Amino acid sequence: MREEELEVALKVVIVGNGGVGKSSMIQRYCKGTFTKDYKKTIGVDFLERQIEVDGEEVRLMLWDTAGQEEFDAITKAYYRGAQACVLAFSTVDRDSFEAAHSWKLKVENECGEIPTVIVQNKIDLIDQSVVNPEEADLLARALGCRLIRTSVKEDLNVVAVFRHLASKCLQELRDPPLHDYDYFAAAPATFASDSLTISTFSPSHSSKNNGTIVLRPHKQKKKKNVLKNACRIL
Ligand SMILES: Nc1nc2c(ncn2[C@@H]2O[C@H](COP(=O)(O)OP(=O)(O)OP(=O)(O)O)[C@@H](O)[C@H]2O)c(=O)[nH]1
Repeated sequence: MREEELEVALKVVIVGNGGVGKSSMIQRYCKGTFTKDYKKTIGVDFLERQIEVDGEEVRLMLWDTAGQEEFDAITKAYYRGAQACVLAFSTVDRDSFEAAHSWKLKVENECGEIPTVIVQNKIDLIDQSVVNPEEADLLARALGCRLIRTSVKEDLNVVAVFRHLASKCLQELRDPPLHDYDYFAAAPATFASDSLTISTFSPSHSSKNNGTIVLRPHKQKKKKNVLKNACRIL
């Protein structure tokens, strides 16, 4: 089989408190739509989108999980096999910000350390913000993740979230990371560079910056077996 016939498929879970905009983000990214109505997710939902990253076709399977605690038992079963994670909180919901650590742990318990982006959503409501920019930066640093500020409503930086994760996963597939212990000991600079913040206010990461994403009709291709133990639950 030729290299160009291979396709990478990545399972991505979206976690965070209820109402922070997880479903909206996936709908925006996969369907290009946004609705003001709030319909809480029951259990899990699933959408996918195919993109091109670093010359590679990548199929992102996006698992939208319920943020309400009552669904915890159901949703965590769906974390298994995920290769990347979006951890979202809302600019106008302090509890959602404070819950970020525990969401990170819940995912880690099922998946181990996987590439994760912290998303501060609803940045369009910045004038009503209950989270200081410095606090958000500190959180990202503490969790060792990149922070991306988004507005799903205004379609700001949503593309950057998934592009960053896909790129990070591809990089890890090509060049698997060292064990955590070695990672800290050998390459602290690498770790620090991943904690960079992509801000809505940065002109180089605006929503106009999505020209390189290519949507393609589904083709029958043999998938690279990069899913490890992903999607067995399907
Ligand atoms: N102003 C603003 N509202 C947003 C944004 N993103 C989502 N919303 C709104 O926030 C509400 C909750 O969005 P959802 O996407 O349903 O939230 P969720 O995190 O999936 O919630 P659960 O399903 O309960 O986990 C909806 O009314 C959305 O329209 C945003 O960027 N800005």
